[in-house]
Amino acid sequence: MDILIFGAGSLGSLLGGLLSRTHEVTLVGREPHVGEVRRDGLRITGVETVDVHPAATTDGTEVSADLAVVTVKASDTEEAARTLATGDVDAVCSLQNGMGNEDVLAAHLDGTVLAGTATYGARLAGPGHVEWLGRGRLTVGPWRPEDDVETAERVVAAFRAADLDATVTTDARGRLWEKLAVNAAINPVTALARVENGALAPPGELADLATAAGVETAGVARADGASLSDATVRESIAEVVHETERNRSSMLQDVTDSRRTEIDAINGYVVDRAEELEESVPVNRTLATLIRGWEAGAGVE
Ligand SMILES: NC(=O)C1=CN([C@@H]2O[C@H](COP(=O)(O)OP(=O)(O)OC[C@H]3O[C@@H](n4cnc5c(N)ncnc54)[C@H](OP(=O)(O)O)[C@@H]3O)[C@@H](O)[C@H]2O)C=CC1
Ligand SMILES: CC(C)(CO)C(=O)C(=O)O
Repeated sequence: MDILIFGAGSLGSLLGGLLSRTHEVTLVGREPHVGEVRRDGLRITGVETVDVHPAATTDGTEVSADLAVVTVKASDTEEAARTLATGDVDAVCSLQNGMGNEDVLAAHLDGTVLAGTATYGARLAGPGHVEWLGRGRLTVGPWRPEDDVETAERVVAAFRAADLDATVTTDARGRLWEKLAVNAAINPVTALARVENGALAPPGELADLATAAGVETAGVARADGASLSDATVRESIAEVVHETERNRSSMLQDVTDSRRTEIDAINGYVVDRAEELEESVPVNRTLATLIRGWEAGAGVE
């Protein structure tokens, strides 16, 4: 399969690098990472050490591919969609966190839109070098009624051929809500407390706070029509905390590096949707306010 990874930072470089063992992969990213990958290849260290040589470019315009995997931060999705629309991709699959990305992609692109979730852990350690922090799992499913499940099946088969742990879902919206609950729980709490995911293992006050945010999110998901129980969310949070105990969450990485976070697409989305559905989400509101307060104080764009 011809695969374009749009947003070759931490997650995109890891997955693109692993996929390039089996498929034709082009990374779309920034300098100096792209130049280093072109010169000396991409080095993955951590869970496994892998040296690969995918194609890499900073220019994502007018490209064609069987599949574009979108791994930019949520605030960059609109620009990614506009750029991809100048080319010719048969299908696009977001593996981003947060809600709203698939609708932005669908608004700009003609091909099949797939919604994905990823619990792989990755950190761009330097140009040409990504650290693989946690093995994780991918789920992929059609987003709208007109997006076919066969395309999701082909994509998952391609991921599996490259030894990635991937499954097809026919309930992509439900999986996104479940992942949103996990991120609403883990990301702001680890970012505010400056701790690795493992610090949220129960028992403990951080675990209780994170679980409260996740359970609130499950309530909003149900009001939105998703079938997501509190018990499922509690289990998912505990499982992800355990499986990624040495991870620094993506929001903690953003705060540490003084970058804008994805709070608007995660807890901010929960608060907005809760307002529309007349649900009460005080924990998500407080976490969103604190992270936004940090963003404003730190002057991040
Ligand atoms: N890292 C992780 O372990 C995990 C991340 N995720 C999710 O995956 C998504 C990506 O996260 P992560 O990999 O950490 O983020 P990164 O910021 O590391 O990677 C995104 C990369 O895309 C680049 N980019 C953005 N717009 C463009 C563009 N138009 N052209 C070329 N490059 C572009 C960014 O450059 P620049 O910064 O210069 O704009 C950055 O290098 C997020 O939604 C995150 O929540 C999900 C699970 C785990
Ligand atoms: C699964 C988790 C919490 C892994 O750290 C993640 O998605 C993130 O960091 O954004």
